[in-house]
Amino acid sequence: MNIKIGSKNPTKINAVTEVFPDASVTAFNASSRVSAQPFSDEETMLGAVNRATQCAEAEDRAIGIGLEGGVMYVAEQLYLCNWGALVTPEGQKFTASGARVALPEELEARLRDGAELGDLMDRYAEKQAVRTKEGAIGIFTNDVVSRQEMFAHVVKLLRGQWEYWSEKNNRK
Ligand SMILES: O=P(O)(O)OP(=O)(O)OP(=O)(O)OC[C@H]1O[C@@H](n2cnc3c(O)ncnc32)[C@H](O)[C@@H]1O
Ligand SMILES: [Mg+2]
Repeated sequence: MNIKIGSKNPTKINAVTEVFPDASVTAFNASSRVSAQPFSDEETMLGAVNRATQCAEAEDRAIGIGLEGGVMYVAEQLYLCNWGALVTPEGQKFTASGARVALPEELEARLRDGAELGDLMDRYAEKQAVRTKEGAIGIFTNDVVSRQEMFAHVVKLLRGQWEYWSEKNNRK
């Protein structure tokens, strides 16, 4: 089975290989075609779908997967959110969202001014390349849940939905 993941971010690539250990996984720098910092569930999900669609269309018989991070409000509180999409070569689409954690007000103000969470996190946590390592979710959960683990859960939700659909339609 060939899978194309629409990002070169190692947390995303590793999440896919973890959940699809027998697949041949290649990484492709797909464009999310949304803002660098999505600001709603809708925009974040669209980024994941756009990446997955480009991957599914880029190569024959490859399953495309897109994973996207964003932020969104619940009432007055800004949260980190995550979305994933899996698109089959036939164009069947599955989506799922991942864990959310609240973001500090200090970061909210900077994000509203146009900064990207990935850039802010390095300064905030006094670390380097947080987005390719533990991620914001790792920082705010004291490393209890890493960005890879969070994305792996999203990929599991995608895999399960795809398998259920495939079995129902005898197309596996
Ligand atoms: O190369 P890509 O795949 O684009 O990887 P990315 O780290 O930029 O990830 P996203 O585009 O999916 O995330 C959108 C924005 O939110 C940031 N972000 C989202 N989740 C994050 C996390 O857990 N840790 C650090 N930054 C995160 C990210 O850096 C971007 O600014
Ligand atoms: Mg990005």
